[in-house]
Amino acid sequence: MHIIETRDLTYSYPGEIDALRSVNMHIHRHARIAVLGSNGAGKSTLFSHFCGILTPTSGQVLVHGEPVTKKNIREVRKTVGMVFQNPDDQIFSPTVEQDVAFGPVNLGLDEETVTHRVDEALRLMDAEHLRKRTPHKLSGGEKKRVAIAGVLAMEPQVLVLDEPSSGLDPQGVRELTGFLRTLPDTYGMTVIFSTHQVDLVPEIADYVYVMQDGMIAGEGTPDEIFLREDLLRGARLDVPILARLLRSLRENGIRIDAGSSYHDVEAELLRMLADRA
Ligand SMILES: Nc1ncnc2c1ncn2[C@@H]1O[C@H](COP(=O)(O)OP(=O)(O)OP(=O)(O)O)[C@@H](O)[C@H]1O
Repeated sequence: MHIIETRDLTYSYPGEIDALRSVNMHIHRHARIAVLGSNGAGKSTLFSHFCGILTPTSGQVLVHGEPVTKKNIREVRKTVGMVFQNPDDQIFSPTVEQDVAFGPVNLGLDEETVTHRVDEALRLMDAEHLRKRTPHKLSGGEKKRVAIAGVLAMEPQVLVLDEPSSGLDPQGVRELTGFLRTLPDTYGMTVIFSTHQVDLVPEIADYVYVMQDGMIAGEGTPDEIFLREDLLRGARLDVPILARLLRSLRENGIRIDAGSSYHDVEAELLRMLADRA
């Protein structure tokens, strides 16, 4: 069974704005999924359906094989945690630690468990030093860390992140990338994220959906997707720099049998150079 599935998911905002058109997705447990697409392609609208913020105009969203309905929405929101694109949409308590505690308290957890979850989430997001601060006075990147911590503290089975790297400094992006990559193995989570930073995709994702005009224009592994130039151009996406390098080497007769993540390519290049030396 898929942890999240959409069947012909279609959504129109008032004013006949067709944001999603017959979207079909099958997301396995423990997968790391990237959803790519240009501005307005429908990524945020799609994510809002995963946790029942929006209700389909037609079609279905299934979580653990069950269609999302008003009746099971509480369970669905326990299962699927959403980090919004704009942290101001989800941070509102007087202090950071109260904010991160908000979800676990709402889940009805006892005080000791809440404290433990808050400590752990702040530690994972390297935000312990911010715990007494006022959230709305934090920098953009600090707010982002706090927003992610708030969702982690609820320990959802699926973590959905809309543009998680926006606002983070380069070190913050590296830390987040490493962290998201390990979530399925370390915490048994499934990770779904959107990004405009295509270089991050091979580092985090094992499967990619490309959206265009509210539809799924293509899907596959990062290696498959980043070879499809027409698909990328149509969706106004860049090719990751490493995929470009691999293509150029291939066109010049040098085949590198590696995945498209930085570490795979680096290891294979070093091995080839060592063989030549
Ligand atoms: N609240 C809303 N009311 C009306 N139309 C909306 C609303 N939110 C989004 N839309 C429209 O729905 C379409 C999909 O928007 P969505 O925000 O899902 O795209 P996105 O892929 O997340 O874009 P971005 O990369 O800019 O975040 C766009 O045409 C957008 O203008």
